Parts: sequence; structure tokens; C-alpha cells
Amino acid sequence: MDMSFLAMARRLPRTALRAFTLAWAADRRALLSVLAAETGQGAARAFGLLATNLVLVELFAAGPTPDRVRSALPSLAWVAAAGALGAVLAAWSTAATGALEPKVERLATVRYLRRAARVELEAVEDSEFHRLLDSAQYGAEAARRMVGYSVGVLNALLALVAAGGVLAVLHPLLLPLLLLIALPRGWASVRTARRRYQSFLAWLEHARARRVLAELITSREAAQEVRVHGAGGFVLDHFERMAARAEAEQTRLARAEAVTDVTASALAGVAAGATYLALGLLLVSGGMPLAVAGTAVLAIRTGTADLGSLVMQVNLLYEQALFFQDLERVSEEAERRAIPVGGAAVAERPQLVRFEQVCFAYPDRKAPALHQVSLTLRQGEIIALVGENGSGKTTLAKLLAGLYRPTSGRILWDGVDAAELDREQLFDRVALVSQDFHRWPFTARVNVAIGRPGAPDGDDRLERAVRHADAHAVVDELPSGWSTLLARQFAGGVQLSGGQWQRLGLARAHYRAAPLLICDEPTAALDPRAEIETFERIRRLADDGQSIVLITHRLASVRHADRIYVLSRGHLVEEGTHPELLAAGGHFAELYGMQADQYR
Ligand SMILES: Nc1ncnc2c1ncn2[C@@H]1O[C@H](COP(=O)(O)OP(=O)(O)OP(=O)(O)O)[C@@H](O)[C@H]1O
Repeated sequence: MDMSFLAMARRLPRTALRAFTLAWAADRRALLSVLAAETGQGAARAFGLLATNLVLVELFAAGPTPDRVRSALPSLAWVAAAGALGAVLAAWSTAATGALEPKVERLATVRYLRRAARVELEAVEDSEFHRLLDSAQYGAEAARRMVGYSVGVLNALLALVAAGGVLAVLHPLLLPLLLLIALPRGWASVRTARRRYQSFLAWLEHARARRVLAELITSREAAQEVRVHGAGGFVLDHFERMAARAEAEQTRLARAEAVTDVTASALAGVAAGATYLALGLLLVSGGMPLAVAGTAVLAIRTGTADLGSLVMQVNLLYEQALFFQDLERVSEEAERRAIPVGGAAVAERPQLVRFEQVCFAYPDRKAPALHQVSLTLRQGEIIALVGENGSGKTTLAKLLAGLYRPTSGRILWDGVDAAELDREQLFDRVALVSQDFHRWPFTARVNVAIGRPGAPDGDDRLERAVRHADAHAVVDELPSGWSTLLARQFAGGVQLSGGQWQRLGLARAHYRAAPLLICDEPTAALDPRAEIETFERIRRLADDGQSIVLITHRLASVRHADRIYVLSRGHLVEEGTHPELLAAGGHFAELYGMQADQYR
């Protein structure tokens, strides 16, 4: 909230320069066209004013009126020529600005999204970072607007230099008086912009919550409970109350703006009065001829209009710059929290992954989710992670996949600490079927092939993956087969059942063909036959050399695991094979007994 006017004034040129660099990168030809057209317009305007002065001098000169008009004609032609040139240049500037603006917005958006996609998972889960991301959403649009407003500022500035230059030539007193008229308006605009932005920041969380509430009412996920449980009225009621509070803030802003504006207008009025009084006194005292006074009035009028527009444009630019700075800030933060690039190479087929005394705590939680966990996974082995809800199984899987880094302890891949490995390569060795694997709103084909975008042998690979996950039946039933869109919210989109989705998720993980497969509850939505078959298939993958980490609550299905690790409240409490753990009569045996009893 470093919002003092001076601090902002110091930062504005730097921000404008960044926007300019962005525009240069987006389309330098369009940018140069805009600059040329605007400078040309400024020159044409100054020239036009000077020519007007010559017209007036001729008209107010002594002699018969027809002669005076005749001698004013050449200057009048110059006035017309300057006007025509200005109009052509303005049209050129409009066309170039129109071409430049969307490119700047696209470039700003793509840069920001590229950085956002590369941050650590921890940052994505951090509400503060999300808040930044939300406020930065407006930044790309602000970058676009900054182009237009910068052009406006340039235009008004050059026009002002033209009018001011002419005034300074006419009489040295007139220029400071002109500035005096503009000062109160400038003050008012900046004050209002700052107030609006401060309010935006203070109310951002509120606006986000309101948006979430509004989306809930229309979302497909909540649609059933909105109706059957009557949750719609409840949510709407909250939305209305929150909206009413936001409206009160808008009213406060509007009132404050009105008071500021009226004060500024009064001060500007006094300054304008003083200017015209000075002009009158100069005329009366004979310090200025009538023709010059006529031009001065013209220059003051256009000059105040130009100043007004300059103040407005600077103000708009300033306001957008505040939003653009958010984008810059989030880019810096995303860069700071980015997944590091480079590092030691990871073997194509890692032989051994070891957890050594690994602890992990989520940043917003006091109690660690994992406490001194040590385990080993060899190539071609299946290990199973079991334990009650919240015992830390998924967290462990995410650490293994390289999504989190241990708070203490080490994860060694063939003896090398994962912290030193090239994370991109590490990700490349892992396939995930997580509990919440993503249901991409794309076609069935893409939903599988997105497991490894850009994989070379398209259809064969797809066929193998589908056969493995027994997803044929799912795809055969779809109206357009592989090309069916799996997003009900779009025309022609189809909705799959949970189990059908799960088969596609499994096919996706198989399509990825990574040496390490992590299956987190891969069969929760499958019917009993499909579940048994799936576990059997997963087991066969290990025979082909894939290492598998299986997380499940179906304790009978971990029989074939080479080793079972039992977690409880983040601690590793038991490990062994299925028969060993049953014989030990510990935690696993107890859980297994409870499940088995249900079937007896
Ligand atoms: N992103 C997160 N941020 C903060 N805490 C989390 C996060 N994910 C999980 N936790 C917490 O960490 C602990 C372990 O969760 P985890 O998801 O690893 O358990 P789990 O054994 O996979 O549970 P389940 O069987 O229910 O899937 C829980 O207390 C959970 O509340």
C-alpha cells in the first residue's frame, strides 16, 4: 500500500516504460506508427494556431475590409491544411492503436499465464498468492488500456506544448496562468483514482467471495443440492447481503468523488477568472494588441481543454498503472516461487527411490502431515500405502512425484537428492492417477492423450492405453466416439459417469508410460468386477518394469504388493508383506479385520 503521491509519481514513468517495452515487443511497427502520428498531430496543431494568429493579425490590421480578408487568405489556407493533416494523422493513430492494443493484452496475458503455470504447487495452494493472481487478472487488460491512455497523454501533451508555446510567445504571463487553471483538476483526478484503487484492494476478497457465491448458484456441481436441499435460497441471501455492502462502498466513493470534483471546479474557476482579468488589464493598459489578445483567448481555450484532457488521460493512465503494477508484482512473485530449472539428470528408468526420515508440514498447518518417514521403492515393485483418512498417504505421493519438497529429510533417486535433480525430468518419470485427476473439458481423445502431450505414435499408443484401462466400452458408447466432447456445458458435450471417467483417467496414466506410476484410489468409482480387473492390470504393469505406488482403502487389493506401508497420523507405523502384517496382528490386521467382517 505504498500509495503516497510522490511514490506513485516516481514509479509512474518506470511503469509506463515497462508498458512501452511490452508494446515494443508486441508490435514495434504499430507502436512507431502511433508515435509518428501523434507527434505529427502536435506539430500540425501548433502550426495551425500560429497560422490562426497570422489570420487575426491580417484581419485586425488597418485598411479596407476586402483587402484585409484577401491578405488573410493564404494564412487561412495554412490553417485548413494544418487541420486536414491533423485529421489524417489522427485516423492513422486510431488504426495503429487499435492494432496494437489487443496484441499488448495478449502478450501480457500469455507472459503472466506462462509464469503462473510454472510456480510450485505450494504457491497455487497459498490463498495469498491466489489473491495476487486475482488482482493481476485486471493487469493484462490494464496493459491494453495503458496503450490507449499513453497515446492520449502524448496527444494532449503535444497539444499543450503547442498551445503553451504559442501563449508564451504572445505574453510570458499567460503560460503560468494556464497551468494554474489545470492544477486543481489534476489534484482531484489523482485523489479520486487513488481512493478508487485503495477501495479495490480493500474489497478484493469480498468481491472474490461474491463471485464464488454467484457461480455456485449456476454451477453444475452444486446444481443438485441447490435444488433438493434448497441451498440456492441460502446462497442467494448471502450474495444479496454482500452485494448490499459493496453498494454502500460504491455510494461512499461516489460522494467523496463529488465533493473532490466540486472543490476542484471552484478552484479552477477562480484561476480562470484571474486569467481573463489579467488579459483584460493587459488590453486596457495597451500591453497587448487586440489581434494578439484574440489569439491568446483562442490559445487559452484550447490550452485549458488540452490540459483538462491531459489531466484526465494521466489520471486514467495512473489508475491503469496501479493495476498493471499488480501484474508486475504477481510476475515477480511467480518468478520467485517458480519451480527451479536445471539440475542433475534423472535416469530414464530409475532403479531405486528412497525416502530418508522425510518430514513435511503444510505451510498453514502446525502439525506435520508426515513425520520421519523412511521407505524404499525399487524398479518393477509395487508398494502400497494404507491408513486412515488424513494419515498422510496422498501427501507422501505428492512428495514422491516432486510436487512438494520435504521440510526435512531427503528423497533420493538412485542415490541423488531430489532437491538437486532436474524437476522437469523428475516429473517426466512420473504418471499420476490421483483421487482428483482432472476431467478436462476436451474430447475423449484429448482426455487420454493429454497424459503426454506431443507423444509421437498417436493412435497405437492410444489403442494400447485404452485396452489397458478397458475404456473401449466407454468410448464405443459415445455419440461421436473419440471426438466426443466431454463437457456437458458446451453444445454436443456429453456427461460421463464417475466410473467411466476413472477408466479414462487410468488410460491417460498408461498413455503417459512413465517408469513410476502413482495410483491414488484408482478404483474408488469402479464396480466390483472392474475394480478387480484394474488391480490385476496394475499388477501386470509392474511385471513390465514399471514401479507402482498404490494408495487404497480396499485392503484386500493390496495382497499382491511387494511391500505395504501403514501410515497413521503422519507416522509410518508398520511395514511388511500382506501375510506378514496380518500375522503381526497390528494396525493393518485390525483395519483388514474390520473390512473383512462386513462381508461375513
Ligand atoms: N493442500 C493441503 N494444505 C494443507 N493441509 C493439507 C493439504 N492436503 C492435505 N492436508 C492435510 O494433511 C493431512 C494428510 O492429508 P492426506 O491427504 O495426505 O491424507 P490421506 O491419507 O491421503 O487421506 P485420505 O485417505 O482421506 O485420502 C490431513 O490432515 C490434511 O488435512
